[in-house]
Amino acid sequence: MAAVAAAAGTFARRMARSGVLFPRSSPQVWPQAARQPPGLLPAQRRAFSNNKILVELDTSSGVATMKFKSPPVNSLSLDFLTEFCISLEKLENDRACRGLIITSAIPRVFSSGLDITEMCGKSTEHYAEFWRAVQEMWIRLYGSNLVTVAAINGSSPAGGCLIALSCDYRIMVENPKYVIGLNEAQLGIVAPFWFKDTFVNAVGHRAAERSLQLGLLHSVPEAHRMGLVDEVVPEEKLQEKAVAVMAQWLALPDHARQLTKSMMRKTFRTLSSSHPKTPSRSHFQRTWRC
Ligand SMILES: CCCCC/C=C\CCCC/C=C/C(=O)SCCNC(=O)CCNC(=O)[C@H](O)C(C)(C)COP(=O)(O)OP(=O)(O)OC[C@H]1O[C@@H](n2cnc3c(N)ncnc32)[C@H](O)[C@@H]1OP(=O)(O)O
Repeated sequence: MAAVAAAAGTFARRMARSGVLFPRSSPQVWPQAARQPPGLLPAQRRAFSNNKILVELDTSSGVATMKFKSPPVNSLSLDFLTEFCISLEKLENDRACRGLIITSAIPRVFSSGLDITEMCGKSTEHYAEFWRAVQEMWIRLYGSNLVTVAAINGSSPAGGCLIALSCDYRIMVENPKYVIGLNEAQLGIVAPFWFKDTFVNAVGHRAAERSLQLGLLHSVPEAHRMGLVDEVVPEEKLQEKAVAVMAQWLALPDHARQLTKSMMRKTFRTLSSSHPKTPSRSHFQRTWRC
């Protein structure tokens, strides 16, 4: 328990060093239209970057694009998760931002999921901090007031699939090599209940039961048929489609859409208010044999 508390403190300090407020306890309501401070020339584009993620915000449309750029496979390491949360928080605090498109700058992979090297041979404190960061990523993204669109341009197993599932809309590139799903059971581990719930919310109970028990990674057409992704497009149409979908969602009044989203996703507050126990060191070691 002390280790969990220490990890929470460490993660909070990482976030605080970035200048980001942490944690935010209740959803914020943003103005309906992107606004510029009066008297300033509008800067059409703003960008910020770290060594894991690139973010570009088009202030005229209010749409930001977040590109994962962590070779080789955009695995979700503690550093990646921390940078993700910092970037998302920056966008949420930017009054010019209303929507977020998440995609990958790495060819053929959206995200390979949790970084397996973070779950081997580390201290109890590290596991606790890592797990806290995984939860925080999901809480922030699933509970975000922004319109979130996943533009999935590569394979997206396990934690990568969770990121896509946490968005409001998923568009995937049609490619016979790409797969998506929660394959934890294939790895001999159990997808946590909040992974499972997010999956069930997208595909329904029966499809989720089969897919999760078998740890299936679905082809793109199959993912589309079962509702795991909303739309499938050729690679060259992905950005155009993501922008079009975003425009459709942003055409609604923010407050109505945000409150509706918050109502639909209210269960996330259960986790948010009571971070579940971190998997123990021995559990990680048993699972990954390290
Ligand atoms: C109460 C319960 C307690 C349980 C406790 C345990 C765990 C709880 C966590 C449960 C939730 C877990 C969620 C996860 O996300 S687990 C991670 C699952 N991810 C995967 O299974 C993906 C594995 N990777 C792949 O399928 C492929 O790499 C690919 C993403 C499809 C890309 O294929 P390709 O382009 O062919 O690349 P390579 O396979 O050659 O890989 C390149 C290098 O990247 C390394 N790699 C791959 N995935 C990961 C990863 N997730 N973490 C870290 N590193 C990764 C791979 O080893 C290669 O490295 P190398 O070049 O040095 O060999």
